[in-house]
Amino acid sequence: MTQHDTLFAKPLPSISDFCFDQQVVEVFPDMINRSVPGYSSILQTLPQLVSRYVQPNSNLYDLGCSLGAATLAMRKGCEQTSHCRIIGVDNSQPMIERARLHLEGFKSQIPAELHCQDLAETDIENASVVVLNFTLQFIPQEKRNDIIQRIFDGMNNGGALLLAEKVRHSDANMNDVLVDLHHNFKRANGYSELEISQKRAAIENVMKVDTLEDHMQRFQDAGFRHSTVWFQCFNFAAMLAVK
Ligand SMILES: C[S@@+](CC[C@H](N)C(=O)[O-])C[C@H]1O[C@@H](n2cnc3c(N)ncnc32)[C@H](O)[C@@H]1O
Ligand SMILES: O=C(O)C(=O)C[C@]1(C(=O)O)C=C[C@@H](O)C=C1
Repeated sequence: MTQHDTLFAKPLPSISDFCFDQQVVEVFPDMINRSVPGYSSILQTLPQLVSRYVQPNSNLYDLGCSLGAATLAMRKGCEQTSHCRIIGVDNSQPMIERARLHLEGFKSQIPAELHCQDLAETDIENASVVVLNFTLQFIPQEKRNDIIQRIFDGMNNGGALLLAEKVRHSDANMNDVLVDLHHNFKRANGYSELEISQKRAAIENVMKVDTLEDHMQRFQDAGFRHSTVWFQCFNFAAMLAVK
């Protein structure tokens, strides 16, 4: 059973930068479901998109896999494809340890390996599908172009990158509307004003968000032939780029 997220419920004497430590692992499924509008819709749709782009004898990567929710959804999407392998990567040791226990609970013919590693150092090769589900936003902005380029270089022609992110609207006025809608979503899910403001302070230095235009430009610069936003709820968007 996942615990209820109360990490920011009491006034904290000082707010440290948010990180994916043991405390976060314990509440993670509850935290992400109550914080990210559309998270469950994105996971529900992943198998369809994966089955459309997966290639036989190829690798599928889940970069920043946390507890493996997207890994499991990807596995559903490649059940009919021969000789695929899923590689989940996360640089948080407590996340990977819990993900291993979590994945052991699900039987499948598709091998899934988990590695505790910085995704910037992960070799991407023979990839048909690469998923970055709410992970690129935690990578320093100056490193993002190189990461997307390395993913593109390791992908097979016809392969797909599935990127979901919190985004910033380029029009500040419209951005305020989307941020307010997101905060109302958090309130409706039981987060207090204190929890919302302390969480915002904890993520502001470590989670810098790009605009959709930044993401689309980055895909184009890397060489992707096609790209689109396939889902958006407030300031959270899921994108698809095809090589
Ligand atoms: C919001 S969570 C991802 C959620 C997950 N993909 C899902 O769908 O449930 C972000 C994850 O990225 C991981 N992460 C952040 N920076 C990373 C890096 N440089 N290399 C690998 N993993 C990273 C964090 O440890 C965290 O588990
Ligand atoms: O933007 C926020 O308020 C969030 O809490 C977002 C967010 C995310 O997008 O990953 C940040 C950290 C947690 O992993 C869960 C949700």
